[in-house]
Amino acid sequence: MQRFSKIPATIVTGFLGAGKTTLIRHLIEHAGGRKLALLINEFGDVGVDGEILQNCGDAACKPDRIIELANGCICCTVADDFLPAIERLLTLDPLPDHILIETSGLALPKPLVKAFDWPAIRSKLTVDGVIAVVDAAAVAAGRFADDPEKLGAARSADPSIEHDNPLEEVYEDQLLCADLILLNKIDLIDSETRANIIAEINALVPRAVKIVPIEKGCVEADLLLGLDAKAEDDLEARPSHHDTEEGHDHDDFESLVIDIAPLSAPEPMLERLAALAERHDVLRIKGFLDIAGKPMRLLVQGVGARFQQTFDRPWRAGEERRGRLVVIGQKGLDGAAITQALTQTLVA
Ligand SMILES: Nc1nc2c(ncn2[C@@H]2O[C@H](COP(=O)(O)OP(=O)(O)OP(=O)(O)O)[C@@H](O)[C@H]2O)c(=O)[nH]1
Repeated sequence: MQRFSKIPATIVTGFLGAGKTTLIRHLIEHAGGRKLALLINEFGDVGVDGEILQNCGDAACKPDRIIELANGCICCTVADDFLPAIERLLTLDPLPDHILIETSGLALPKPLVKAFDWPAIRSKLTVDGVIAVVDAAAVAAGRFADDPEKLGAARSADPSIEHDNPLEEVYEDQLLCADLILLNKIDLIDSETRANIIAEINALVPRAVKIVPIEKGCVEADLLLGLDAKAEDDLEARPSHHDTEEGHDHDDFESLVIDIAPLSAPEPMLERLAALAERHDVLRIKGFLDIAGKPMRLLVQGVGARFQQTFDRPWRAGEERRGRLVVIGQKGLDGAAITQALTQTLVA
């Protein structure tokens, strides 16, 4: 089918575990008749987000309209991964009314917005808006703030250093590129903290950007879609810590995937995961566990030391019952110790 207007695309950014997938799931379930297509990018290669979204089984976004780019950050592989994926979505029949792009939690959104200025994309698509999802609890816990002691030490070695905290840079880049900011997980903070975070974000972001406090991604599709920001025409208004760099790599972060043997019960493993996340300052753990005797697989989600689990769907006939977790942390993560702790003694 030929289409004369550009297809709008919304980029959903936000740090690891902020609630991007939760938001998109809610959006798919309340799409208001829109035919959506989805591009999902994850840092670890277990492909949890794609699985969750493919299983929400909603007519607004059937599995064949979802493309998953796991194990990397699309901001770094725009030409190799992002463009071909977008081109595939443009062959769908019927064409999508709106494309949603969930970036990995470590991705910088600006390189992606820039890609929409490339002639091959520009003629067919426009960035309707960049939406940044913020984990209010993580901000309140100081997750993205510079450590003044470490910064002082680094600055005395190199006075040109502005930050010692790569998390802060990623977090701020995501906010600085946004057309709309969703302050998610407000159930985990009080109203005073909420007001403080909103004031901090307003002080950081130079242009007027709406900040909407939400819980569990619940927000109306009409508020998110149709912003008509044309962000690709407006790159100068979106400063980035990485504006002067050629590329951006993710050497500051590491991930590992650990196979977990079947468990007789989930609780001891969940306790162990929370303790490990605390001890090793893990940013994100997610994946699936095989609980012996249970027909359903257990979806495990950890953000910092906060864990949630749910039996999300039955293991399929012919599907290997395989427990696997992806663990993401900053550079220097002790993968050997974490792997050993998770593969020891807990087998059924
Ligand atoms: N308490 C609380 N938990 C939430 C909220 N929104 C999401 N979560 C939980 O936070 C965890 C991470 O949510 P996701 O939606 O997977 O986050 P994400 O940003 O997609 O994560 P990555 O793709 O790994 O970066 C899950 O356990 C969610 O259930 C919220 O408003 N409140």
